Amino acid sequence: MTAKPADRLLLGALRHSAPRASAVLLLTTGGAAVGLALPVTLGHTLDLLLDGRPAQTWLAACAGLIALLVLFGALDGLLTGTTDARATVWLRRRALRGVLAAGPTATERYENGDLVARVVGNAATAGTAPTALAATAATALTPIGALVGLALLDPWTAAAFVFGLPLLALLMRAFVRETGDCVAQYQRIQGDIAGRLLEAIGGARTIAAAGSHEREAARILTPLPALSRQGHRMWRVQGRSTAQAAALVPLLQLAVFAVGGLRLLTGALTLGDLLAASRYAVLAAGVGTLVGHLNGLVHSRAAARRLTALQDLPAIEYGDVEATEGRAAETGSSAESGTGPGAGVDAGGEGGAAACTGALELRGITVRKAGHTVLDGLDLTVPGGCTMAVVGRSGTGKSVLAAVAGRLIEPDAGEVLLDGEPLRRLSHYALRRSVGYAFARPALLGDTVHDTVAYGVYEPGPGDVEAAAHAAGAASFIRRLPEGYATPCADVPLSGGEIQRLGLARAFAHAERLLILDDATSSLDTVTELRVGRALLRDVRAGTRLIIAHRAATAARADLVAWLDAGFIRALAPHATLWEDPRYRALFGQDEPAPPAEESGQPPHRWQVPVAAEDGTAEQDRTTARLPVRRRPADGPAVGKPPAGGPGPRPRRAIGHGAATAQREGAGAGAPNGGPADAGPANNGRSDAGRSGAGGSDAGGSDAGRSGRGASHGGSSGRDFPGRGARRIGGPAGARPADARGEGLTPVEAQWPPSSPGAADVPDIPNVPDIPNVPSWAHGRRAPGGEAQAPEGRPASEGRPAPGGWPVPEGIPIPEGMPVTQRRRRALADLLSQTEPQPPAPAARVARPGHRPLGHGHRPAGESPTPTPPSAPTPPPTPPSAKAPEPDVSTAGPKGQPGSATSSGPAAPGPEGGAPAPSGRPVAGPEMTAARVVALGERWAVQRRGDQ
Ligand SMILES: Nc1ncnc2c1ncn2[C@@H]1O[C@H](COP(=O)(O)OP(=O)(O)OP(=O)(O)O)[C@@H](O)[C@H]1O
Repeated sequence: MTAKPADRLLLGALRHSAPRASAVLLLTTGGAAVGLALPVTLGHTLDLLLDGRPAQTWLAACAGLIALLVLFGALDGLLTGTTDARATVWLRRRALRGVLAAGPTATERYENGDLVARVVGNAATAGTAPTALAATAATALTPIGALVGLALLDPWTAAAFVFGLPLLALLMRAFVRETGDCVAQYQRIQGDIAGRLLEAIGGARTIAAAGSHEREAARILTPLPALSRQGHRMWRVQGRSTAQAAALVPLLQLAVFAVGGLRLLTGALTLGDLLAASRYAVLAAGVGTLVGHLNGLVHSRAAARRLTALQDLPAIEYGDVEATEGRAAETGSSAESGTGPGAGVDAGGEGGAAACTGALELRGITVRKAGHTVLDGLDLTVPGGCTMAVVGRSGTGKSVLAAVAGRLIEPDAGEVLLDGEPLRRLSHYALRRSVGYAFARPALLGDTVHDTVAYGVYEPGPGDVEAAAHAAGAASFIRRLPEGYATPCADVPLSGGEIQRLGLARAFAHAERLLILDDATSSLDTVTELRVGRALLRDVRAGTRLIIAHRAATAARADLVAWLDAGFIRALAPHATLWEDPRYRALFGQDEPAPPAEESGQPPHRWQVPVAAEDGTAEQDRTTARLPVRRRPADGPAVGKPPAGGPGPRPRRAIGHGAATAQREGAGAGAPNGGPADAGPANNGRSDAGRSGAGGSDAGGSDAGRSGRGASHGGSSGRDFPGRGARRIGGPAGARPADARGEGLTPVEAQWPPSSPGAADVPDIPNVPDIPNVPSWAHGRRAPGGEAQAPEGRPASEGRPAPGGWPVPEGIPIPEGMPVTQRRRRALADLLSQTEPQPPAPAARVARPGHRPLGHGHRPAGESPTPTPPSAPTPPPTPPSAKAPEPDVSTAGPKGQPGSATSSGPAAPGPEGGAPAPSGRPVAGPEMTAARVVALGERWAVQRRGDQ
């Protein structure tokens, strides 16, 4: 890097602190002038005293000059400190702005510690430049003034001094050149050490666990010898320069003294003049002081070079499209509360959602990192309101894709559009308000818990913050904090999962149109992850969700899964469809490992689900999109065609505000015209259409109804879809008439319950905030994903008391007369055997004898809502109904009958990549693993003993 940008930066700092720097210059110049005046005054006073003439005035003048010298020095010291500080702050701000504006690029290019060293240490060094410059100028005045003084006293003495000046100039030049180089090296190595140190501090636990602190200390200090070499080199250069100056300066002084002596003999100079001439000679050769100031300037320039590198980081530039303004005007609604500039804009409420659904489009995205192509011309369309999971092997570029999708980084090629608007055209405010991110390791950047959740381009109101925390599963632990939401983050050590939940809450509270979760639930326990996943789909207002998923359950809950491999979208389909591919299952630890596309010999599918408008145009909006349209490549899995109709809308559930839970009739959301429900993505099992790959025609199957989760033909009570009607975070309650009729719903919307079997098979675990993970199957059982219900028509809260008073789960055979303790053991043993992973169900299970698709009509009266095979286990447990879950009418059968939810489809993936669920049998995923069940059993036993 040339020195020019660094010099420009230093000049900027000088201009910023110009008044103070000028004062320093005046003081140092004044000090230099006093210093120059002192010798001649002293000489004249000496002559007067030697001649016996009155010298009081001159003596007083000498005293005054000396006092001034001291005063100027003191003021100079004081002003120099504050001026340096101001200049440092100015430089630091600019550097920091450059780093933060560049986003992740800064940390990709420089080590964290190096960045810190630059912003902290180098900025402080460069900040001394203005005063060093002023001091150098003033110091340079002294030799010049001394030379002028010499010339005025006697030209011959001045000539003797000038004779030795070229040598002095050469000495200075060599000093500056060599010092500059070794100072730059020294600062670079300091940054390297700081980087290693920061890395080690961040990894303190790993180091402790590995017992490698000695080795780590050695690693941090590896560059120390190099630093030492540069330090010694610096000292050598300075020492040599000083020594050379020390040899040269006395020679110059000697020359001046010799010529002055001769002039004294000839009577041209008095004794006082000779004293003054010798003093001027010393001042004129004041190399020592000048070297010191020059040294400071050299350090400042080297540091400024390192700072300009930060300023030159490519900053993300923003456009001027204020999307939210338009939406605010359009919606005319106002957020319930909020103080930020965006308060009053309802993102997820009425109207706005219709205008901006969060449709995301990635066109030809190419990203290269370190010479390696991570994403290669990737095309992906995420329809507005869709929840898309992105899965793929580690290192395939999921995080890079997530970063590009919300413009955290710029792609090397391609464009990202949100609701048809290129992201780069959105203003900074509009972009960051529209897109929310949650990460695996979020930073808690607020002072208090409330501030941390509210942290963003605008500040949501307390109600929204609490609602977001509730949705993120953080409300329960926040309540337990000493000061609740007002608790300073620094005062409470939070676990990884708690930090992650605050990060999720932050994203939930802000994202308006697009919510991107990059592995943001990885630290959550399975039950919390499940709750958050559900809240995410039901309660969070962001229109579209892009979720980097590693768990099969997460993928199963999404409307669509994008399978990323080797920089391409290898396949795009509902989880259920993809699950048929063993290579897809292998991503979740099932079957054989998935070979990368290039190794499998199979070209990656570069295809996407086209979102066709009803009129057949490529344009789509939330109300007309049909997702997904099946398109089966020659070698790829089929993608489900949307059903002609869909299951009924979901019941409303508002979060945090106690807003109404509305149960609506989904009359229009079932398969219209009385036709069979299509096996589109709404299919809760594997769609027949998916198996046939026939393009999802009605003939492809009617498994949608088989899912039994609100997909029954003819409509059922359902839940609403995020972004519509129901009151969510910051959004008003109320439903559009179209919603109430079940019309105008996209298939994506109508796909609640989630279209994938894995999601349906995840046991529904409602919020039990204060006693997390306590299931309620001691009190009643719950249909899979459905409302807790007690057997034999008893209220759910009643449970199934065992003879000994200890309630046992339904479905577990307990011989009569068995002692209570034995019953408990037996119950647990039975449950254990049921909750162990099951082998994948054979496809034949789909067509098992007696199977009756449920999508074609109502269940005959009296028929068991759950066609459980004789060996079928108990449905997964349900938390105590006292804490009770809201009725999950998505599982309601026709006319809202509870318990019609039964996966009669083929084997489906369980949560956590667990085994596919046999038909008609809910999967107990790892959240009900053997160990957990035992632990819970013990806990209940203890509780029970306490009760008794
Ligand atoms: N700043 C960077 N510099 C160099 N390479 C990078 C950078 N960021 C990402 N990569 C590379 O890009 C590839 C994709 O990284 P990415 O983090 O997106 O993977 P991922 O699919 O999210 O992985 P995981 O599931 O393990 O989180 C990796 O090979 C990674 O090494």
